[in-house]
Amino acid sequence: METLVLPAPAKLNLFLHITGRRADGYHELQSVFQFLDLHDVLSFTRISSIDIEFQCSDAQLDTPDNLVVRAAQLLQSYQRVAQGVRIILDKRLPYGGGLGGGSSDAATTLLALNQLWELNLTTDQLAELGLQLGADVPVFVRGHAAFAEGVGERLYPVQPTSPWYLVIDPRVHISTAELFQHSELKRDCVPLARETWQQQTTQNVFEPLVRQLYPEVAKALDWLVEYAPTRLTGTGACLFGAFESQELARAALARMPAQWNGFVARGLNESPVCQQLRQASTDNLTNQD
Ligand SMILES: C[C@](O)(CO)[C@H](O)COP(=O)(O)OP(=O)(O)OC[C@H]1O[C@@H](n2ccc(N)nc2=O)[C@H](O)[C@@H]1O
Ligand SMILES: Nc1ncnc2c1ncn2[C@@H]1O[C@H](COP(=O)(O)OP(=O)(O)OP(=O)(O)O)[C@@H](O)[C@H]1O
Repeated sequence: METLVLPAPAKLNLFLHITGRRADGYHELQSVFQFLDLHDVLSFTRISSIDIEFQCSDAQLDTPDNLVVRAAQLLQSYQRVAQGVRIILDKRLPYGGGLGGGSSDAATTLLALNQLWELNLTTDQLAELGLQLGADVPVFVRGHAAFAEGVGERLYPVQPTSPWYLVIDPRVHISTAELFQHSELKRDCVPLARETWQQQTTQNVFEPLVRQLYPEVAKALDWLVEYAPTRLTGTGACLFGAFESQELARAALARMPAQWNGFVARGLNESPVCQQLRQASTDNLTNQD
């Protein structure tokens, strides 16, 4: 029985600016995405029926509307695929906190099924399909750290430094939709040139609002900034500090107040899922020789 086992990494928004608003109410963003070496794990097994069977280690996400199931259904109907799959999601990433885990699971599903079902769709086609599932899906499909524009669909590969991060999940739920609608949200950032942006002169425009509305997140930001340059990722509530070494990040984690959840992870400019798929196809070619 053929089974593919693949990771789905988390992402950070190294900064997040809003440069305008589209007619449909969606916001034009500028951001830089970088991956983390922390990931969910998905396994994909071909089955004899055309069903999409799904199982998740987290009972709350073990539902038919999981992004993984929606990604598989989308691909199945787009290509009129007469094959099925059993997918098992080992959920390790905190969700709903700006780490993009759901989008990453969806992207890994598109990439995996393209291979398992032998569909031969291009990366551009998969990224376009992924955008229907969420704004953050295309960057995970493409697999390079990227400067993003539009709602996150115009992506340009970049090579930011890869520090060690201490990521804190303050265990607070934040509504992305509510923040995007807030009257005090800064929506007039001057567009940055992607060739010359510098982390120091950027911000996450949601941070002042999140500080005001969610005091626990403000507390975590104030705590972490004593150790390292600190930012919110996405619309929060997760935040990250950039450290020069794993040891320094771990030392800060050891002092972190117990009410928060924290982890240390390395920034990655290549997604491990794309690396693994490339490796698998090279192995296949070698085996055919
Ligand atoms: C903030 C980011 O995480 C940055 O990476 C993403 O842009 C958010 O993307 P996402 O989680 O897929 O967000 P969605 O679930 O699509 O959006 C939730 C809601 O936020 C608002 N929204 C979202 C993205 C965007 N560029 N403009 C918006 O105005 C919309 O009202 C939308 O209904
Ligand atoms: N496979 C999945 N993993 C996580 N969440 C999922 C998944 N499928 C559906 N969801 C739903 O999507 C919501 C957002 O999850 P996700 O982890 O993608 O958001 P996030 O970390 O806030 O990322 P973003 O930066 O895209 O806002 C969850 O609260 C959950 O209800």
